[in-house]
Amino acid sequence: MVVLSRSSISQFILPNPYMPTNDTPSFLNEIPEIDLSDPHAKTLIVKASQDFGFFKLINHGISLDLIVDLEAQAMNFFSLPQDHKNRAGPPDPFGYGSKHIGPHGDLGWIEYLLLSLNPEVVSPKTLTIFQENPENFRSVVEEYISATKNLSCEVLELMAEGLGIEEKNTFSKLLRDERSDCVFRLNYYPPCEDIDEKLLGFGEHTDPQMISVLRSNNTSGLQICLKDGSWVSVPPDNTSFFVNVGDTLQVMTNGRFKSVRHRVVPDTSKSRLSMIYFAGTAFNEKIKPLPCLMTNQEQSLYKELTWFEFKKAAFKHRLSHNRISLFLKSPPSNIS
Ligand SMILES: C=C1C[C@]23C[C@@]1(O)CC[C@H]2[C@@]12CC[C@H](O)[C@@](C)(C(=O)O1)[C@H]2[C@@H]3C(=O)O
Ligand SMILES: O=C(O)CCC(=O)C(=O)O
Ligand SMILES: [Fe+2]
Repeated sequence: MVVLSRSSISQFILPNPYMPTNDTPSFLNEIPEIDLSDPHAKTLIVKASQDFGFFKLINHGISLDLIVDLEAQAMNFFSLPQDHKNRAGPPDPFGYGSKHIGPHGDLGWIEYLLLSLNPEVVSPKTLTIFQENPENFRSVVEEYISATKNLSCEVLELMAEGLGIEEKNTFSKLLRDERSDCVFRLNYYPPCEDIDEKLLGFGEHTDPQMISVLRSNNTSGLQICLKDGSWVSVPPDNTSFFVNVGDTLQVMTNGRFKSVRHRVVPDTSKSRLSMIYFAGTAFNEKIKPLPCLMTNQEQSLYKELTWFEFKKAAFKHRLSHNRISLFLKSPPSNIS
């Protein structure tokens, strides 16, 4: 199963200015927990999106059987012989990948499957995954994607309501658009015995889309960056979902919501498996602050770009790049 060799570890030694050298980030006990059956959920979601750009969802309504089924199918895929998995790679950017994240030299202690859910983006690598693996892998993935899409719409509607936007489908209709550019990702992080502070499973970044809905097994590793720049570990919970606010919503809310910087550190003894639904808009959607959210004197912090323009520019950069700076009307000069 473990294809990543420690002998090539020098490749994974990434400069990591945020990790304190002799101090492990503490677990964040106060992670906002949103109970979707709570009538106050919309207010709590807005607060969490402003304060952290991150929250946990409980009572989400997605069947645990479906989640467990997909986890088993995914583990089955990552357990296959390396040459079988390689037939669905290298990623174009979709398909099977290992170690290399994106095309700009970012490395991680990871294997993954990246699927495009945009009908206008056809990836032959993705077709290989489903042609060469049991038929029920495809059906379970499709069922899970449909469930997480509905959950994402519910969250986006609560966000709109909580922000006092009259049309509660303002964000969710962008995801319901049949041309919405969404992505689904399965990440497998093998255990890493010889861990050091510079070794990352997935380097720090923000997600470019509107929101990302993440579920993982019970292995820790996910960390988020707080407003003061400190990193905290997110206690794992395999029955809940976690939501990241992405760059697109930060722009649409004119900075009220924060797109959260996050990263994954490998575990010394356990593998981590995560499944993430990235909810994006259609390519031609104009990403700009919503006029209905702007108070009288409020200036737009961001220039207008279509999702296509933003994605194209964003994907020219490394993982850790401050992508939101691509939107800023006057970008700071010292951003990497
Ligand atoms: C280095 C990169 C990987 C990424 C494309 C990029 O050039 C910059 C954004 C990265 C990211 C982060 C969130 C998601 O995992 C992802 C699929 C996405 O939409 O943006 C990845 C991209 C990727 O792995 O191709
Ligand atoms: O695997 C995880 O828990 C998070 C990975 C991530 O941030 C991503 O795939 O964008
Ligand atoms: Fe991410």
